[in-house]
Amino acid sequence: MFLNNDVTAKTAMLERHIVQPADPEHPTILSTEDLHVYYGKKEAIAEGDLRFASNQITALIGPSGSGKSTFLRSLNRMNDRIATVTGKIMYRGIDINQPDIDVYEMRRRVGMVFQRPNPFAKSIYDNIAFALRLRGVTDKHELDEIVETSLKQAALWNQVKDELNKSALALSGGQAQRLCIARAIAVKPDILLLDEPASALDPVSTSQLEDTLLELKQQYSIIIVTHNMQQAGRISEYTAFFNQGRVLEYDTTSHIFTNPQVQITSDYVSGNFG
Ligand SMILES: Nc1ncnc2c1ncn2[C@@H]1O[C@H](COP(=O)(O)OP(=O)(O)OP(=O)(O)O)[C@@H](O)[C@H]1O
Repeated sequence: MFLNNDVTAKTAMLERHIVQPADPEHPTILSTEDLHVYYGKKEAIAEGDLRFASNQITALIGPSGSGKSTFLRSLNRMNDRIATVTGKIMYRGIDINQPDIDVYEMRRRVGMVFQRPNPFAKSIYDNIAFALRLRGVTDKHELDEIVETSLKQAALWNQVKDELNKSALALSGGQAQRLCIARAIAVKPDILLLDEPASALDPVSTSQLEDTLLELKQQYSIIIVTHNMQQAGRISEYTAFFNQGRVLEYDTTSHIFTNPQVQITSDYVSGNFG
């Protein structure tokens, strides 16, 4: 069983400990309920109950070690082998934290881009075509089309269209990260999880990446971990502030930045933390 396409379906059941957002124009596409993550006996995430809005960008912020990456990686079961994750992760009405979920298919829908660009040692074209071929797409015309569309969506097409056979390892950091985004979107996900995707990039590449994400949210729901407060402010509609494995505050980004309810959030976003 996997999955229905009604974004609003069954979200009504998630009444307990609901944290932002509740925006009828951007219904919840993903939510966590009573989520706990343990590394051995150590609890890294406690009671992470969040809703994520469709076609919006949600930033996860907080000090180092507060659990942002652990939380993010749990959302598409990247922690399965290294941690114990309990609680529900509801995606379009299905708890994807259940053992019988097809994790491979789920990760197609809930894609991830990592901190360091990690293109395969293959051509630019094959970086994208690889996963498609694995999924049975073998028609050259169809592959060409998806490669082009994905690179266009990731704002990389114009720079690489004449050198698709060149090794992806020759790309700059910013280009390589956008190739990783193209690779993630080629398999038509719903949700993109990004773990500090700009931390290895220079300001120009960072700005281009941010523009790309703002374009992509028309089609995808985006959750991004960032240490860069200006970046969270520039691109996200919602921000969740993590501290010591808990979500202390979750609200619209403008609210978190201009009128935080918790002192520690205020200290963090104004750079006075610690
Ligand atoms: N693989 C692991 N094994 C054991 N403990 C881990 C592992 N990964 C993370 N932790 C611990 O879990 C806690 C949360 O770490 P996590 O990386 O999720 O925080 P973070 O907020 O993303 O930090 P940063 O901003 O530095 O990336 C930390 O105490 C960290 O040491």
